[in-house]
Amino acid sequence: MSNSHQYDDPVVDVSRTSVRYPDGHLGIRDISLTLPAGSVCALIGPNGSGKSTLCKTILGFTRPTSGRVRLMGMTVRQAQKRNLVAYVPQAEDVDWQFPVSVWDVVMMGRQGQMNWLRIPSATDRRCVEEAMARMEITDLARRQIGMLSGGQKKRVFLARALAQGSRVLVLDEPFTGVDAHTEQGIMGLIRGLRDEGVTVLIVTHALSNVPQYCDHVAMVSQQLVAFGPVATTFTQRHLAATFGDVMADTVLSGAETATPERASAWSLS
Ligand SMILES: Nc1ncnc2c1ncn2[C@@H]1O[C@H](COP(=O)(O)OP(=O)(O)OP(=O)(O)O)[C@@H](O)[C@H]1O
Repeated sequence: MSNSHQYDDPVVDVSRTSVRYPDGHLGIRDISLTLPAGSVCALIGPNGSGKSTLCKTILGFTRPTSGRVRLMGMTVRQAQKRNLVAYVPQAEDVDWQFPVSVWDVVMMGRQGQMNWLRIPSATDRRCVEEAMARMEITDLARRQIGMLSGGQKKRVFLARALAQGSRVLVLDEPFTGVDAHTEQGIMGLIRGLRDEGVTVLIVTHALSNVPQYCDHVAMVSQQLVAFGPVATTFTQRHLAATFGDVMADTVLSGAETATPERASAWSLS
């Protein structure tokens, strides 16, 4: 992802945003948060608490009923047109029967930059090759995506996001179903992107790892329960308000008992 310029204002600026679905279900209510350049934020909350809805609103897939989202000072639509936002979906949100190769999927990340003929330039091909090399999937280039393992599929979509060169990256459950090597690879990638100034938002149920790999945490239960730096926000009180007392105690004891090896693997510093 490009590191061509610094941006001091919030990169992601969600202001008093609510989403109510056409059938009347409430997705999120009155959420405000801002994320700076070069940061990693975990988005956590119980099932049905509005995490996906908030992500989809930031990505422009869902329109807010009220409030607004700005990305680098632009509307979501403007940011999309400039290819500023990339998304790595959950595996179940993807049609794996679609007959495309790994190379084709990663090249999709370049579509916003291509000319109107949609013929990849030398730069497009180089970006795709670099992204595939970084995610260690070069040897899979000609394979159909439906024939890959779960961890390989994750790497392909991360490579697509890398090839896109966006300033904002939204990852939906990136650590589900991956082995330790892939997990470390994903964390290394996120660290690298953060250091390049990319803003990363991670939806995760892997709560006990949050202190090791995130700078900020947003806790949701339709509304925003808490948001801020992990050190001051990932607390028993806020976890209990989001998940209940028992869950909060379990999560914090899990976080405290993380092994040194594991902690260093996840450390962002
Ligand atoms: N397309 C939709 N139409 C109607 N209601 C929806 C739709 N998508 C989500 N909802 C509702 O909005 C609320 C928030 O759902 P959302 O998927 O954002 O939660 P989540 O935190 O991502 O959940 P999970 O952890 O289970 O993935 C839920 O009550 C859900 O039933």
